Amino acid sequence: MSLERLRELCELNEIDLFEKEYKKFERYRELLKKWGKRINITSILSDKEIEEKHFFDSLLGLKAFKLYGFDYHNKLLGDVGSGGGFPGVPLAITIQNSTFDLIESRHKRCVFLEQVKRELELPNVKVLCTRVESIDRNYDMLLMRAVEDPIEAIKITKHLLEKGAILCIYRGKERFSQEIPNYIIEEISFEVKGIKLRRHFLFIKSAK
Ligand SMILES: C[S@@+](CC[C@H](N)C(=O)[O-])C[C@H]1O[C@@H](n2cnc3c(N)ncnc32)[C@H](O)[C@@H]1O
Repeated sequence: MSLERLRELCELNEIDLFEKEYKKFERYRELLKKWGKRINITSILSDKEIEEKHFFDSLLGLKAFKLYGFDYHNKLLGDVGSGGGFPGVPLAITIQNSTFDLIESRHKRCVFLEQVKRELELPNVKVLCTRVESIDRNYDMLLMRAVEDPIEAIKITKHLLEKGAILCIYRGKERFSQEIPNYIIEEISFEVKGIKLRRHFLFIKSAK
């Protein structure tokens, strides 16, 4: 059976995927392995690592949204600095009734993302090849993964947060306990089964 690690982790953590969705992940992995190194999208290229550190990690957002109380159906989400498509593409594969803008400033990465959209047949995905600072849309939620500094993340998305978007930052292992004036920050943490990891997410809203 292919995608064994992804299947194992999803099962352990009660994330249900359909067989046709696993097929899309399989094609996505092939594309990442073919193009990832060439256009510097990811240094993680073993099957198991892609499944665990990119696919499954992105899908953990589903758990975080539920714990935060965000109903992710029929919404507009923006993946800011999408890179190779994380977390936007795995989420778009599984939440088909919501729309995902993959916002990425580097042209080569956008070409890759367009190919992923085409080959995985994802009509709910749009690639926006620009800097997030120049975007003016009413998002329900913005997603950011692999972010060094939440304060910097707020700085570049401020105009969208002021229009009502909630910013969800995939934090990894580290907690963030700082307060930021004019923003309401909620941290959601949970144990991940099968990895022995406690995962932190930040949900940030403008207080205005
Ligand atoms: C650290 S990578 C993260 C990639 C991906 N989200 C992940 O988790 O693997 C950050 C990405 O954001 C893009 N980026 C940086 N600043 C940006 C901006 N202001 N607007 C849009 N994209 C940006 C970079 O080109 C890069 O692909």
